[in-house]
Amino acid sequence: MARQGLSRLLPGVLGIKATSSWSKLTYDSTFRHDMPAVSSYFSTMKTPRQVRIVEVGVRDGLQNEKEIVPTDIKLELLDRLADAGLKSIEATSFVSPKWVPQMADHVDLMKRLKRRPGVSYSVLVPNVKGLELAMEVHPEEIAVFTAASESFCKKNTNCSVAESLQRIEEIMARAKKEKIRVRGYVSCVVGCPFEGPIEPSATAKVAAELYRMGCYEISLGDTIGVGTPGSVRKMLDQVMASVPAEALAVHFHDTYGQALANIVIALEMGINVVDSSVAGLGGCPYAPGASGNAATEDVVYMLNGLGVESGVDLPKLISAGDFVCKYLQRPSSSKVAQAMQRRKSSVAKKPVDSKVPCNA
Ligand SMILES: CC(C)(COP(=O)([O-])OP(=O)([O-])OC[C@H]1O[C@@H](n2cnc3c(N)ncnc32)[C@H](O)[C@@H]1OP(=O)([O-])[O-])[C@@H](O)C(=O)NCCC(=O)NCCSC(=O)C[C@@](C)(O)CC(=O)[O-]
Repeated sequence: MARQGLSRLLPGVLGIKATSSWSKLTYDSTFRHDMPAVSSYFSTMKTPRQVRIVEVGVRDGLQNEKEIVPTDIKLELLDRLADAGLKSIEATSFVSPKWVPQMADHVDLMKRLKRRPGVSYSVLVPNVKGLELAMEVHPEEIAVFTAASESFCKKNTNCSVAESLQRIEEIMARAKKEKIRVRGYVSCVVGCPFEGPIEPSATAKVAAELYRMGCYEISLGDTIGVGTPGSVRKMLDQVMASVPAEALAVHFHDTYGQALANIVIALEMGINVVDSSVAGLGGCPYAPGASGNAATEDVVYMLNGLGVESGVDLPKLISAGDFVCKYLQRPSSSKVAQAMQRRKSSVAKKPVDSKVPCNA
């Protein structure tokens, strides 16, 4: 039933081509399904051999910076990320500039962005007002957001979960008319900074609602990065009882260093879309103590090691991360970028002993 519902919605409303197999879900040719099979860790499981990475660093990352990052830097970073092969990039948000001034340049940024063919640039939208403002810059995709926790929802959007779902219903109706694809986020899927652990059933209920409303994909956010493979598996088990894996993505912050392990669990359970943030930028201004997302560099390195195709060029991605870290004047949170940097420095210092036992 659920699949029939989605397949009815996909072609017209969301601009997505449904293929004969759900594991080959594709849209706008951004998601490659013609990759040669690779020998992979997952080859005996139902897990994908390709993963689509949704790069959220420019929005989720830079929204959290104390100093407002200039539009020119954001544009250069967006260009470098696309150049590294990322096909899904969240560019900004159309939230209230009083709440998140870091994203107040949204119209200018989207107007000046050199959109590359085959790359989907999405924008975050909290209400119909945000959608109307966003429509001025013709986004092909928007993302709506709510939470599994009442307290977080209130702090983040000044309304209850039920009210936020009502707002989303209004956005969906408008987006459907305008033929804009809608992605949905659920925050605090395993834990909340104000309420503590969140019941998997609470997350499953909200995710099912977003799916029923027609979100083509629901991204499950561990906003404060408290999840572990144990709690994430339990949560996913419940969510997947009402939303198919093909309509799910995971969005893990790395506060407790569990993000990569949690991503592996999601992959094993058949989810093939992973959100991450270049250089591990980020946090949420309304989630005290949350650190950045899983670093995209670390995710790509891990996927390469697993034999899972992401289409991302790691050296170019690391260079994009270096670019923004240099601007921010702090080291990357990506372990892979740090290791590469150390390796580069040691090779530069000792050119004779440069046979580093590393496959990077
Ligand atoms: C939802 C609201 C707007 C409610 O905020 P509110 O103050 O309750 O809104 P309101 O409807 O009462 O309006 C108040 C004023 O804001 C204006 N307004 C109203 N809406 C907009 C808009 N869209 N754009 C621009 N202006 C807007 C509106 O016009 C009015 O202006 P005034 O009459 O005072 O001049 C506010 O709470 C808000 O913007 N919240 C967003 C907070 C945010 O961006 N958080 C971070 C993103 S979520 C996240 O990071 C989590 C995620 C997605 O990554 C997943 C995860 O990790 O969990």
